[in-house]
Amino acid sequence: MTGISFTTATLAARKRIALVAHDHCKGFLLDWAERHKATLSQHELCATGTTGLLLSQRLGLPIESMISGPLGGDQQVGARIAEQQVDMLVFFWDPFEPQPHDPDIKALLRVAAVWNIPVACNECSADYLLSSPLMSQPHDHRVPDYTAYLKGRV
Ligand SMILES: O=C(CO)COP(=O)(O)O
Repeated sequence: MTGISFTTATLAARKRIALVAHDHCKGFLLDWAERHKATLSQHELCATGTTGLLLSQRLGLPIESMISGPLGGDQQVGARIAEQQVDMLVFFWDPFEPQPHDPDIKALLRVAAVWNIPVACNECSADYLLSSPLMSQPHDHRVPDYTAYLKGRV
């Protein structure tokens, strides 16, 4: 990690959670979200286009929907993460199917690692994540120090 220094930021008690699922995994995400509806309702939710529409129909909770994933939605979620506007990613990506927007998916997962946000890529991890006591309290985490990064660039 040459050239990158880090600082601390705080994830608020009310998390901004992005929810994303590939087509064959949407059923799993919808069932998971319904099981965790009470917890999810305490947080701010956003999703890629189709996932968001299906989730809002199933849960009846407010969900901000981006564009559909293959049309740029993954990139929109990634941009929110880079802007520190999304605190957590639940992304049930399909390990059995190639996706036309694979570079976007990789970019989304990369930026989530860069900004050190909690990520769950399957149902079991998502269960663990939502049952964490950190879900309902502020949590300090390590993030890139962008000010120091820029200073080092000029
Ligand atoms: O393709 C996706 C994530 O890579 C999800 O997009 P949709 O929610 O629009 O299906």
